[in-house]
Amino acid sequence: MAESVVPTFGRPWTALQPALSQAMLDAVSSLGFENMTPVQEATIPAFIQNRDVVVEAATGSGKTLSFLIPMLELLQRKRTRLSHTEVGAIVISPTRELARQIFTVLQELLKLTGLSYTAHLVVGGSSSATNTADEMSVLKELGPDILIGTPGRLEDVLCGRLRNGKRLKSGMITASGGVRGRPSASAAKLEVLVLDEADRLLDMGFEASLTAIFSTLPKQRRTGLFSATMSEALGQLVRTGLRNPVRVQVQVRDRTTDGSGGAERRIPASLAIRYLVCPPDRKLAQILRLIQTTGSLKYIVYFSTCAAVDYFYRLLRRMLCPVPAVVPGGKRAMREEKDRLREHFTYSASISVHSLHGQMVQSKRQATYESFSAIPPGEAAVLLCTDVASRGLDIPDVDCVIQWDPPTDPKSFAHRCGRTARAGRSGKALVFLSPGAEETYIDFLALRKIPMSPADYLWQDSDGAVTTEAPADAVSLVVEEEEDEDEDDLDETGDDEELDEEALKNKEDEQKKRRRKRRCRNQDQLSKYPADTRSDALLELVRGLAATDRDIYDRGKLAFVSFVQSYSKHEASFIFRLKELPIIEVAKGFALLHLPSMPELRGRPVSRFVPFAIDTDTIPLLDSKREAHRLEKLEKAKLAATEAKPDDSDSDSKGKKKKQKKKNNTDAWTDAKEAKDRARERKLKRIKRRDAVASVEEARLMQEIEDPKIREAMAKDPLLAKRMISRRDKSLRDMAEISAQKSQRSRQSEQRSLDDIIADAKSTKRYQQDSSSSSDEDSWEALARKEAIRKKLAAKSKQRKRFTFNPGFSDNEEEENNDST
Ligand SMILES: Nc1ncnc2c1ncn2[C@@H]1O[C@H](COP(=O)(O)OP(=O)(O)OP(=O)(O)O)[C@@H](O)[C@H]1O
Repeated sequence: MAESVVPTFGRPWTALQPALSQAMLDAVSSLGFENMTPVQEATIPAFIQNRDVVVEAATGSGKTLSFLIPMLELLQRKRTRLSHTEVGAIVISPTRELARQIFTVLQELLKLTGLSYTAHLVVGGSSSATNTADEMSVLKELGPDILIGTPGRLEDVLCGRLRNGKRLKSGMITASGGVRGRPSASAAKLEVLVLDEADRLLDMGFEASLTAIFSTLPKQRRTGLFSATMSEALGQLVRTGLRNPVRVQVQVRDRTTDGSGGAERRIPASLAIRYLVCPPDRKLAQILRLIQTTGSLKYIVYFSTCAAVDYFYRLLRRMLCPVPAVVPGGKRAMREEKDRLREHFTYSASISVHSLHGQMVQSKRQATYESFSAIPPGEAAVLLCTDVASRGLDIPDVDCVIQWDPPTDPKSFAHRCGRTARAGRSGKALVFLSPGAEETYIDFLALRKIPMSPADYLWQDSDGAVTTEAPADAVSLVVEEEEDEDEDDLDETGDDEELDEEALKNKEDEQKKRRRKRRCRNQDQLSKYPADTRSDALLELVRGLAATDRDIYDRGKLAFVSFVQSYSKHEASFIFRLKELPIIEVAKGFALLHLPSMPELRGRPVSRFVPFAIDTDTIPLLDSKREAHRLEKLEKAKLAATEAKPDDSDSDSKGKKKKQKKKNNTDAWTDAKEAKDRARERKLKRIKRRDAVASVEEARLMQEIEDPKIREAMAKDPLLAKRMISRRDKSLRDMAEISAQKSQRSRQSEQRSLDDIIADAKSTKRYQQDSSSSSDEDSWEALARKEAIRKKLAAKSKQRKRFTFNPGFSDNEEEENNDST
């Protein structure tokens, strides 16, 4: 159980210089806040005294009041009055939930101070254009003194992108970039601009909206940037138009037993983060065992994809809070299922399970957020979510944050953990890492001043009690060395196209050996872990559930595929390497019945995966109407397949020979094409690696310059300062050059792929026409063009399909993409 610790607060509010208005002092005292937090004590006076501020302080340290209080104070001191359509202050947040939360705190402050400013929440996700139009007419009627919102919708309001509640099409944008619609509010006399979670907002995803918003703001204004990971965005600050800003950085130090200050950390002192290195198929059992031992706590579990949230939400709801309606076979089946589960998880009280991600409709997102926030301490509840709930949310009484997998964006790690241990309260966080390359993540975070300690692996004895002692029957896994068939990662250095055949072969052999060794090392890592038969049995139980519920079965597959795809998108790609991911154990961890066919499984030890004995077509949907529809479709598809099958008697030996001949003809061509593709892929990898090295170098230089010791040295030694700055500038120039090269390369590769398509089409035609025929070049060209158009259309329709059937990667960009009604 998390204990409460006394937070280290600063001086009382009355000690602030310049002093706050009496109404504000009364308001904070009514909120029950006697003293300021360190970030409030440092930021409020500077902001009130008309300074721009860049504020970095740990999660849960009270940054919201650090900008809302000075914002209201500055508005009161404004000499000229705002007209009915003019905006005095704007707060921009990356997510709707965070904007709503800031809006709630602001409304509370306005109520307690008695100030009569009108504040509006300006976020996307309205259920219809009519609702959006209504919101806009309310805004115009009441006057927009303060706007709090997300970038997309704020752009709509300030740049006039809305007409009758609908976003204008890009065709209605003028050549100069302006829009033909009328802005609903004017920000020409804006007094204060705040970017909360500024580093996230300054990421590329929000660039277009922010640039459009900034273009409507006056240069003479106060700007405040706030985040727990602000230093990550220092390179982009210049875009925000800050003038000689005050930098507030609240340092946290490790607690030491003797009371002396320990090492610096970027997370709250009351937050204990642990990591557990274990095979990926043990995570589910570990989470259930943790809940079983820790008792009635409030947990948040983070996943990197929406599909994984959906899958585990359905699974855990069925396991932890079953109702007869969702268990096929009714009450009796439910009782039996519960009894089987009790062998793996014994917990007497009920546990509520919730889910939240960016692909949910806004009303459901809001309802989940409110109901999870309302759960009182002492009641067990689990919220499964993506990074959409990682930043800024102040959910009360969260005791423990679990990360099923580390976030794709390393910055999110501290934000995810920061949902617990807020405002001086203590909290715990746990992250799962796979054995091998992922263990480097521990050092990677330590460098970013996020210390972690190892967690105990939890076992279960034969009675189901949780212990940290491995049972006597736990034996080491013996993992066979797999034969490496993977051919597509051969190159590490140099340009293979320039090597002769023999040298290339030798190089390939050597690289194969190296890769096999690396993979064996990973298998060795896995084999260190003694078998956990009870965890395996739990996964079998889950597979049993999937075999009786098509919804769970389908979502499991989707979750696995989206996990694998998101894994290759990790920003820290030097740690999270797909080639080294124990992908078979990941598939087991998702309790799949069969392995899906996907290229990532090529050359992997698939024999270690035991398929579930079932014809998957027979797995029913629990909803009888949907099931009847599915069966009907299945029947039709089977019928169509039998009709399309050619009659065996038709295929005489002559035909077979012809087919074989044709195949032989195409083989050589296909091989050559594949070799070319592989060479291209290798080249791309090299380029990517070079880019990654350059960006790491840049980050390192920026960090060096930010290091207080180096800054001190630079202040003393102008020569050193000059050298450091010129090194950084050179690195920035390199980055710019690399990005120019990148765009040139992408143009070239586009051209190349069109050439390829033409070449493909020509070859296809050649084989179709029998190699001896002398067809003229012009008709090939025409055919090639047609083929190119056909392929492009096919790719587009595939993309469209992918869009409607989105497996759900991380939904960080959700405001950017979904803000329209
Ligand atoms: N002076 C204070 N005294 C006591 N509690 C405070 C004080 N100021 C803020 N709090 C409380 O601290 C909690 C965290 O505050 P807030 O949400 O502003 O943190 P934050 O720094 O913005 O966190 P994050 O980085 O996660 O967004 C809130 O519940 C808030 O009510």
